[in-house]
Order: sequence, then structure tokens, then C-alpha cells
Amino acid sequence: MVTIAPKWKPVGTRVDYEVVPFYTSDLFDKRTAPSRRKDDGLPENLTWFDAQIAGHKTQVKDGKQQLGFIKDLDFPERILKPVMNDKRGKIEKSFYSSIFASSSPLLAPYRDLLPQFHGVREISYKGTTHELLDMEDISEYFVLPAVIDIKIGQRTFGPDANPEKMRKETEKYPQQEEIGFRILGYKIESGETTKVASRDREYCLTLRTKEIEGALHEFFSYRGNDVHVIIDELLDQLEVVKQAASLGVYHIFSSSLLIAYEADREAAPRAEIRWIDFSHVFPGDGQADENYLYGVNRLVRYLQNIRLDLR
Ligand SMILES: Nc1ncnc2c1ncn2[C@@H]1O[C@H](COP(=O)(O)OP(=O)(O)OP(=O)(O)O)[C@@H](O)[C@H]1O
Ligand SMILES: O=P(O)(O)O[C@@H]1[C@H](O)[C@H](O)[C@@H](OP(=O)(O)O)[C@H](OP(=O)(O)O)[C@H]1O
Repeated sequence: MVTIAPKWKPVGTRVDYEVVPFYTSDLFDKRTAPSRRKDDGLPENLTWFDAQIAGHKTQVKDGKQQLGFIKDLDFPERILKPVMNDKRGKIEKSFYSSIFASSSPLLAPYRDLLPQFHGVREISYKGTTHELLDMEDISEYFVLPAVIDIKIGQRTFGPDANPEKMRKETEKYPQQEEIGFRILGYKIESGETTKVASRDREYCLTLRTKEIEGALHEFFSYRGNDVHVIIDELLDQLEVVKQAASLGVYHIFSSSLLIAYEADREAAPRAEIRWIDFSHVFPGDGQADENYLYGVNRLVRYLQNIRLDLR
């Protein structure tokens, strides 16, 4: 069994920053000051995770309060993901709980690939109790993290989706059928740990099939001439992902691979992949997860090309 658990110690608490799109004239800008906002309503020592790339944010939607990701300042190496107040939340909570409660060798690739899970916490926010999944924060392993969120699969809705959900997901990014994945966004910290560059959701939704390689190229361009070490590490880890998706245990839709590498050229080149977002998990019934595997295989091919180009 290949183990891809992190081999490095977290580098400690990071401060938040101002996000600057790549396409502004200033590629990078200074981070802003303290992350703790006076009126945020969170319990003591908790703060919003400002480096969130994609996913649900703190907002009231359809009359329901949603929360974004949260950091506990006492546990900088961890991140808290709010459990959604619907079927998706129940599925994700039970998926993490069952994977990490099990010692079955069959599920070992999942235990290796998911962020380490520390259980479920409860907090009160604006008078309501919310559950949070307490998990490993992948970005804390890097001095200057470069992180990309890639939603894998030709389609991003499960077999239970109603026609409206199917239409919404398909029309959002029709080229996903061919590409096999969708880049949701990426962020790269750079220079003296004070600056960040990013590509956001709106930008990534404009990427046509022929522009995907360019976007991945841009994401990996920060490392310089040892980028091949990073891509080799990622290709090894993607083999474990393929192994898991071939088992026929689960079919997983609308989940992401969160890929991070060390953008600090003074630090050793290294990379990590974590499989995240399990709101649409179904029994595999012994059949490989072809929708997912198609996407991973396509991603592998893109990375192989970039490795050749950036040599
Ligand atoms: N383990 C982790 N370590 C670091 N960052 C993470 C981790 N898990 C999630 N994130 C951050 O949170 C973002 C959203 O994660 P996730 O996809 O789990 O949220 P979601 O609300 O379920 O998303 P969606 O809207 O696609 O269902 C990621 O893009 C990443 O920035
Ligand atoms: O990435 P986008 O364009 O912001 O769109 C969201 C994304 O597709 C999420 O994966 C999805 O949650 P699920 O995959 O869990 O369904 C969410 O559905 P929602 O709007 O119903 O929360 C979408 O809004």
C-alpha cells in the first residue's frame, strides 16, 4: 500500500491576505492585517478561513444560514468545514466518520487520500448550533502554499439529481464532459509570505478546453526548474487516487482534488494531494467509478505534458 500522509511538520499559523487576481497589473499585493473581525459572531478563538478557494461561503441562502470554512487559532494545522444542513451534510459527515472509524484494508486508500479527520465539533453562530468537520489543513504544510481546487468527473451530479440540478450543473461548464474535470480556482502565495495571486471561479469558468493546459501551466510556473520533482510527486499520488476509484466501493460525484505545492523556492520542492468534498457518495456495487476515473486520467495526461514543457 502506498501511503501519502504528510511527511512534514506544519509551518504554523498563517495570517490572512488580500487576494489579487493574476490579471491585474500588480501580480501580487500585500496581505491585509488581522483576520479576526470584531462583528463576525464566531466563538472566541475561531476565525473565518480567508484562503478558501471554492465552496460554500458564509451567507444566508434560501432563508438558511450557510457558513464558510473556519480556523481554530489553537489548532492552526486543522480546518473546520461546516456540515451542510441537508442530505449533503449528512452524507459527508457519515462518509468521513465511517472511513476513519474503519480499519478495513479495502478503505486504506481513502484513509490515505482524505484529509486526516479529527471528528465533529459543534459551535453556536448567531444563536444557532452548527456542526463542523474537524480536519487537516493541507495548506499548513507549506511555507508559501500554491493551492488549486479541481472538481473531478465528466458530470458533477449524482444519480439522485433532479432534472433542474442536472441542467444547472451541465450548463455551468459544458466542456467538462470532454475535459473530465473543472478547475474551480487557484491561489499562490509568494515573496516574504505577504503576497498572493489568484484565479477565481468566474475566470476558471471561462477556460475553454484548449486553455486548460495553459492554466495548469500557470499554476505550476512558480517553482522554477525543479517543478518536475513536484509533478512526479503528484503523479505518484494520483496513482493512489486511481487505485481508490477503481475499487468499486464508492461512486463519488462533485468532489475535488485539492493539490498544493511549495511555492517558496528556498524550501524543498514537495507537493500534496487531498481528496475533498463528499456530498454525493453512492455505493459502487463492484463497478469502477468511470466518471471519476476519466477525469483523473485526463488530469494525469495534462500533468505529464506540463512536466515535459517545463523541464
Ligand atoms: N483539508 C483542507 N485543507 C485546506 N483547505 C481546504 C481543505 N478542505 C477544503 N479546503 C478549502 O475549502 C474550499 C472548499 O472546500 P469544499 O469543496 O470541501 O467545500 P464545499 O462547500 O463542499 O464545496 P462545493 O460548493 O463544491 O460543494 C477548497 O477550495 C479549499 O480552498
Ligand atoms: O461551483 P459553483 O458554480 O459555485 O456551484 C456550486 C457547486 O457546483 C457545488 O458543488 C454545488 O454543491 P453540490 O455539489 O453539493 O450540489 C452547489 O450547489 P448549491 O447551489 O445547490 O449549493 C453549486 O452552487
